[in-house]
Amino acid sequence: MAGKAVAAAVMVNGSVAEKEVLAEIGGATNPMVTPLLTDLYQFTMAYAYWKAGKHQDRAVFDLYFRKNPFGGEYAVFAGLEECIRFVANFKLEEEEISFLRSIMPMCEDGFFDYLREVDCSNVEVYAVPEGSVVFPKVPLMRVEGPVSIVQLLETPFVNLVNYASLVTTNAARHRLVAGKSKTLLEFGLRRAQGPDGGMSASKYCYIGGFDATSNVAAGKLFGIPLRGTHSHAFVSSFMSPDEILDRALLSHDGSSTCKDFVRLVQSWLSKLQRTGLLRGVFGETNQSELAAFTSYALAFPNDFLALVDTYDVMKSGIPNFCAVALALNDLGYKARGIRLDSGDLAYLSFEARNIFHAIEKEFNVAGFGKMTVTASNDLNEETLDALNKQGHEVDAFGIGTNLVTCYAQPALGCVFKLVEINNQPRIKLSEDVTKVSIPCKKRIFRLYGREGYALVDIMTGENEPPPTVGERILCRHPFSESKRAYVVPQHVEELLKCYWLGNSSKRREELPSLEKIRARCMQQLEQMRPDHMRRLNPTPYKVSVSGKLYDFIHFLWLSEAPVGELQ
Ligand SMILES: Nc1ncnc2c1ncn2[C@@H]1O[C@H](COP(=O)(O)OP(=O)(O)OP(=O)(O)O)[C@@H](O)[C@H]1O
Ligand SMILES: O=P(O)(O)OC[C@H]1O[C@H](OP(=O)(O)OP(=O)(O)O)[C@H](O)[C@@H]1O
Ligand SMILES: O=C(O)c1cccnc1
Ligand SMILES: [Mg+2]
Repeated sequence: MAGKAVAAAVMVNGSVAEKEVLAEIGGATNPMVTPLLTDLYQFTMAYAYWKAGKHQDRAVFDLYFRKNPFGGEYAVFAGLEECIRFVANFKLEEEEISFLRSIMPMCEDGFFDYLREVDCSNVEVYAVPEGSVVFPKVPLMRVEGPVSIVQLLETPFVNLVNYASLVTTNAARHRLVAGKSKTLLEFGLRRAQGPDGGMSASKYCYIGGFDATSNVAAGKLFGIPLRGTHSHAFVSSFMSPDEILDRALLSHDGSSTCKDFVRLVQSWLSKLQRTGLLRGVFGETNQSELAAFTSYALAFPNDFLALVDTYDVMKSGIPNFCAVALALNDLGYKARGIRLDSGDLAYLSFEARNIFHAIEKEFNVAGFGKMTVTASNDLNEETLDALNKQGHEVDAFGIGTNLVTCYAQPALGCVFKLVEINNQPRIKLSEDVTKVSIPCKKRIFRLYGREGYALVDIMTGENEPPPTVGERILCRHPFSESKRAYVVPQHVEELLKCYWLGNSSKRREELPSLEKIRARCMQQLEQMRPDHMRRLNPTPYKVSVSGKLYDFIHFLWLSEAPVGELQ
């Protein structure tokens, strides 16, 4: 297989300087990702290319999206690693070829012999680093190689990038609204679009800035931190404290054993009901809930966290939680906190915090006021924003449905367009100017200004001199003649880097770890000017082409567009 044990000799000044062994590229994360995971027309076109003797023509395709998602002015690019795993292992199995033969009986045998030899050893993939902030029209990936093979990559590449980038962007947007100090937990597995949707959501939400997932398989496969609380079912499954048979709890330091933890909890509950500050606040609480919390604490004395809204947050959940937490405190344990899953999350978080502070003061329990408040229940960007505006005391948000299904926008709309064949630039015209493709094999640069923020992305022809620091360069809107600006960059970043070179010996980028991709995403979000990132009426980021490329696009446009005739 093309991708196995790629050992590349690095060429320095034309001579082989050292032998560098790049890490082996594993197979696709999802075994369903095979060369057949493509649209039928990719194979029928491959046959027609082959029949025309064009299949080896050298093609260049750009993968890009046309419009920013979620009403914003940016997206985050993700899915690259899976694309590279796919090309590195691209090979049709004999049984796949038999299947193709059965569905395409009109094709000559020679075509299937050709398919048997096909791999990506002659393909090159250039891409923006995964986790980068990206903008419409700018190629996220440039794929070069024999036209019939690169065409076969279209559907899987677009599939692997679309949802990955969309959900990473969604996660990044939630992170930006929540702020850096909050813990974000991805709770979406049950609501995700199938198992791949669930696994991908966990991976890409982590890249987009979530701290942890509840998805155990994602924790195992990707090493993402796992977090969780308990459900209402756990609380309502208990009927009374009498159900708890093993009531003993060893103290935190192991020096003593509390023989009846249930009684200790109950004595704390009565104390809370009688105590000055809290008198009148706490009355009778639900005893089955108390039993559930007590049992949970007996199972996890170091990690006690309770879902407090099964019966009544203020009248039952919070006092029951506090009684258990104070009993744990007597034995040297520190409870973690509560989860709120219904009601007015701002109000309830304030009320809970006030009670925790009051208890800290009343019983002199250091740290009780800082107990973690986790909130969940149909959260999304809007509710996080509303909570911020109202003020709240939530430390962690658990978010599922709206995050992983990308409820606010279900698809990103990436496309894969031919921009050059056999060194001849190609263009796709459309009545809709946003759908006209930008021809040529291009280089992409991000130009940074004096304040360190990115100012503009510029696409140039491959052989144009690159923009240089301190030198004025004209940046033109690709289609709007009057929109142009001179930019003097303080820093220039070339965006497209080589991630797959087939069997060429030139250097390619190592695939970064998940942690590095996540760090890249966080750092990129910080490098953007805040007005591009705000939720309401964000400023569009400028995407431009060089003067030379502008002229060429319009020359090709005119030469390809038929002239109409009026009668
Ligand atoms: N302070 C708040 N400001 C804005 N939205 C909030 C606030 N608190 C909660 N929400 C959101 O309001 C919605 C409330 O949902 P819903 O009307 O289903 O009530 P609920 O609290 O879930 O009721 P139930 O007790 O039936 O579960 C959720 O989407 C939640 O995220
Ligand atoms: O962002 P979300 O989609 O709300 O995901 C998280 C929710 O999932 C769980 O309950 P579930 O929704 O299964 O049941 P519930 O609504 O009755 O709590 C949990 O209690 C959260 O509320
Ligand atoms: O651990 C949790 O609290 C959790 C996990 C998944 C969905 N809702 C909540
Ligand atoms: Mg729910």
